[in-house]
Amino acid sequence: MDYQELIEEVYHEVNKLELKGKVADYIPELAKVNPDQFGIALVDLEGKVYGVGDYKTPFSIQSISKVHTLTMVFHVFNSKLWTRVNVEPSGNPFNSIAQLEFEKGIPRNPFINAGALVIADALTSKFEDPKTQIINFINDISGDKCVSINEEVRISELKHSERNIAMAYFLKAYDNFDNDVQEVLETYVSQCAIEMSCVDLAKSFSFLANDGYSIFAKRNIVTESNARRINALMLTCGFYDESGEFAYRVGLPGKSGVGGGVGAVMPHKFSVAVWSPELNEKGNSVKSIKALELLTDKLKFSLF
Ligand SMILES: NC(=O)CC[C@H](N)C(=O)O
Repeated sequence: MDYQELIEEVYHEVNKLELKGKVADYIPELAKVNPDQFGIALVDLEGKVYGVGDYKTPFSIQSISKVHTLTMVFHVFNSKLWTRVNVEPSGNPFNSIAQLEFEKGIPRNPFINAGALVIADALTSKFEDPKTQIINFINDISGDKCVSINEEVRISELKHSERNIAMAYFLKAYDNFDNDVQEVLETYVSQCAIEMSCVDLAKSFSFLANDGYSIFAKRNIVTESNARRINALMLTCGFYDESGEFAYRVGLPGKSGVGGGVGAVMPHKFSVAVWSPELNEKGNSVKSIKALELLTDKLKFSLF
């Protein structure tokens, strides 16, 4: 089946289901988005783009940026960072503090907030200006100057960061945080406030479908074996305490964000991004997950 036909069919079927959820409001600015928006973009390994709905509209990528920042420091992990962050599914909400105490300041994985804060800390140690480096990196792997920071979202989250600040101090208490908490938090919040469209997000995930090589940046972003590892982490941890269900229903490595986006890959075939702001109680987009479930159902293949 032609990819364009396929995603259009998925789009219309999901719309007919009239699925409902709730737009994230713990970051007040996110609550202002129009909840009815819905878009899908799929990018094949030649870079051909297929899109439907609001696929060109920029949205807040939030935690999807954790895949980009993890990639930026991944090479350090083999030697050092895996002593600071684990690679196990959390089975707990993305912002759980209890688990961090129980496990003595070593976050379960790099995609829950505690883990992503450790990654942001590592980026702060590595780069003089990590915020700019993150933007440059994502622009590079998308082949476009597509990244912007939504200042309202950034400031809104900064004002409501008590939980993440608490977590960062907690990590510090366990000697797992090297830099100034406020400085790292600013980097983390700014990566979460990045806005991109489904097209650009799918392009930025393309290297993960292509053994680590980005056709947009025209270079290897990570080694082939590290691309497989990042995909394994997305499959097991990308949807927090709903990762098992996502693997069961969709069967692709993917990452969600509370802006309602999901980026996913079918290795050696395509990368895909879906966006719809209404979330389920786990903080994952209701329509985006349904769309990906229908996509792999209709394709009759997934990772498995
Ligand atoms: N799951 C998410 O997308 C959470 C990201 C959000 N910026 C937070 O830290 O709470």
